[in-house]
Amino acid sequence: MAEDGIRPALGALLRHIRTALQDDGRPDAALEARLIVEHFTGTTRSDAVLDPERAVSQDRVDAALAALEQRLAGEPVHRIIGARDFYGMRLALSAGTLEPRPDTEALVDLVLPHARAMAEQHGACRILDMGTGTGAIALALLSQEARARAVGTDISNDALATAAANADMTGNAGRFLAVRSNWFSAIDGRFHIIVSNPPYIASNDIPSLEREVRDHDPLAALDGGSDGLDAYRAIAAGAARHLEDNGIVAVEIGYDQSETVPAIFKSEGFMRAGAAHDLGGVLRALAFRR
Ligand SMILES: C[S@@+](CC[C@H](N)C(=O)[O-])C[C@H]1O[C@@H](n2cnc3c(N)ncnc32)[C@H](O)[C@@H]1O
Repeated sequence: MAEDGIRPALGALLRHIRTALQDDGRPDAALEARLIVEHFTGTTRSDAVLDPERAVSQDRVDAALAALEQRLAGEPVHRIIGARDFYGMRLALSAGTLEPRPDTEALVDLVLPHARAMAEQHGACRILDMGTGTGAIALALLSQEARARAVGTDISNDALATAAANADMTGNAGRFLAVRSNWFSAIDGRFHIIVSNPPYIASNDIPSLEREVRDHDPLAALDGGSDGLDAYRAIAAGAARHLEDNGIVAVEIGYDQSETVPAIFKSEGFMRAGAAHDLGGVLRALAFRR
């Protein structure tokens, strides 16, 4: 028995953590318990199913229980384990990166057919991912289209270092370049695809965000200025100068931006070229071309 009475076996540890999270009213208790236990014991889901009696060393039990305490104190589970899955890849997080969200996979789904078509037509596809964070969008596209190459930009050096590490970890380092740039300030040349999930929360709305977002995702990843639209204006204003003929620019949008964002791109001479909804049925991603 461990000091606190938990049997040091995989199944017992998992049950203990799941029950504690359930008792605390966490709706995703089972999933979160699994993520914590797998991370801190170095096991997989099938280990827990097929070998629940597998012994777990005391230091690993202690690490998992410490993570449970952090979770009960309100820290998001992916911040605790320092990683989040996106488009089938496991990506490292750091203080300067947003946690990539499943909703953003809709933007990847929207852009991927264009990336494949460009690669088919030109033998290559150059992608610019603006505000790359963990590198999630660019790396997802690179993982799906072997002829694509991507530049990922960010204003945060910490995010760029994490994106570069993720490119390495996912086997895409040779096709991914991390560049510090304030939107287009350090960008030369033209791309077949410009893609971005920019900060799009209005500054005044930040204090009313859920605590787990407000206190753990970096402000630079959230704050879109007084009306939440500053980044779209910057991206729409510079995109034409950096797009190849027939190129597209595609962006994630907030739930209430389905009219304002197209109006910004229209004012810069773009027309709508595609849209995608997230898992909740909300219009989440828009593509434009000239
Ligand atoms: C909503 S996060 C998206 C991160 C990542 N692309 C994703 O989808 O998970 C927005 C990103 O834009 C970056 N950013 C904020 N202001 C910027 C600017 N002026 N120029 C470039 N990137 C910026 C933030 O640091 C952050 O990484």
